[in-house]
Amino acid sequence: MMGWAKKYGDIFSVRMGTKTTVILNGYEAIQDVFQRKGALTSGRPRIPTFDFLHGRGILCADYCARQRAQREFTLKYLAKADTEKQTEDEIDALLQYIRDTNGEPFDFNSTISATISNIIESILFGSKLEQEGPNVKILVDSIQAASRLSAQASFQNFLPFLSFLPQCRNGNEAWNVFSSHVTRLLERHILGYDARATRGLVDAFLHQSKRSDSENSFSFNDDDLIANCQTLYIGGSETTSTTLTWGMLFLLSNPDVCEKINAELEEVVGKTRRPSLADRPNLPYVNATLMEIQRCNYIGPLSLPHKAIRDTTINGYVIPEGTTILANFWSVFMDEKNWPNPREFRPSRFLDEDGNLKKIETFIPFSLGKRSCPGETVARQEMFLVVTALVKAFTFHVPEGEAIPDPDGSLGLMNEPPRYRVLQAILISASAQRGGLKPGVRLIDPASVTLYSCDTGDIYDSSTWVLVYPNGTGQVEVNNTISTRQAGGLMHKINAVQEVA
Ligand code: HEM
Repeated sequence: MMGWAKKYGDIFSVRMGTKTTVILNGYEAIQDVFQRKGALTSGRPRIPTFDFLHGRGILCADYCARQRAQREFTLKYLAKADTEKQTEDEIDALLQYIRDTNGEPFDFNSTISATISNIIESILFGSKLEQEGPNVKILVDSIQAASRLSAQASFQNFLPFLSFLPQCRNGNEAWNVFSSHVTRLLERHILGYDARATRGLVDAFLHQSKRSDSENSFSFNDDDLIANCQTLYIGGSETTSTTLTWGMLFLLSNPDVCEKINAELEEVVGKTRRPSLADRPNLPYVNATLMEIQRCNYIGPLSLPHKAIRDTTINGYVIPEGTTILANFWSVFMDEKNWPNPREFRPSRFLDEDGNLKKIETFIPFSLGKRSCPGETVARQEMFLVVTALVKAFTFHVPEGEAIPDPDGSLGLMNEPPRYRVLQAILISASAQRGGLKPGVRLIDPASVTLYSCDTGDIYDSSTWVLVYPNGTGQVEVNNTISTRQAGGLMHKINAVQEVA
């Protein structure tokens, strides 16, 4: 696609099967077509992967009054949502899960997917306690299976006449399973509906749809409710968790970035508490890193297709009504003009000489115009809270003998990162280390570190402790959070402290 853009320019069309698709390359073309001409280009063509939504819901519905009303309502609700509260318990559970791994490797992708799925459930249905039970796990598993299977059949979105192939059928069946789980969850939730309480976005939808006054122009029936629940669950889970999986990969490969994040967090947040959204404006380097994570291996290179609602003219060419329009976001984020050495992971590109965050117009990971992502605020808040909590609490490594994978994505439903495992560094006593915890053990010179508890700030006697990265054996004696700080400023956070008697 990038080669074609060089050859044919920023806007060209290709024939995919029986249909003509216009491809937009570079910020200017996307801004012009999606934002300036948005009233004519914000339709949504059929997306075969999401046929199970029957063209309903904010994402799949064509651009019309019904879609706009539901989108506006969702945007307003999400703008006021208390993301901090909704993510708090899930982040606690994530940190505890990682502590409990006690230095054993775990699959980062599926761990973070479960956390993010649970957060979107809290946003939709309210308190997590309401949803406790086997349904939660089934839902997470089913969306992952559906994404995986339909990724293998993502070609059907460009060549819909191939939808009869077995890969497409498997993907579609997996989405049907996901869809029936959401419907069941929703039905259960509705049984507990109380007009006086708003447990989450679903209740807000229900209140609004039951209003019968003359000002209520909100078009919303049960099918819309189901479709929007499914849409928001899909839109809000795999996007964010895939971005975070790329993020951890970049942080593993760039320990200097982790050091700078740690230094900034220590200065602004201190040692003992977890970063909160109120800290966000004071953490330019953290914000720059999160933006660079989104830019450097953007998850949706071709985003979602738009459709011309009426005949329109783009760059002097007449685009007939019904034409599919795809934006090549990869071309925006890999544009040498705006991002020198674009494949290099460099958060400082988002900072000015004084270390302040720069506003860069061409940074558009949530798209532009009338179909831009309504989950942007929530997604950015979630990513901030999860990344800062993880980096503050742990030092991650890949297991001994496993290489950090190259940041090469594979294109399915999204630009998928390679799978990898991580483990947290753990601390053992020098005597335990002498006592045989050896394969893969790496030492920090005890004299050069200061150990302190992230919880209490207490300083520990470093001469008796060493830092190890592997899956150590031995007895867990204390299980609180301890950090080590090297003389040079390097920080290591350790959760499991092991001692052999
Ligand atoms: C890192 C996370 C995310 C990224 C990068 C992202 C990106 C995008 C992009 C590029 C679009 C397509 C815009 C277009 O058609 O021009 C989109 C649409 C959408 N996103 Fe997100 N998104 C993220 C998270 C979320 C979250 C957390 C939610 C829900 C809470 C969400 C809900 C939606 C919905 C409903 C749409 C369809 C909007 C419409 O058709 O009007 N997204 N997103």
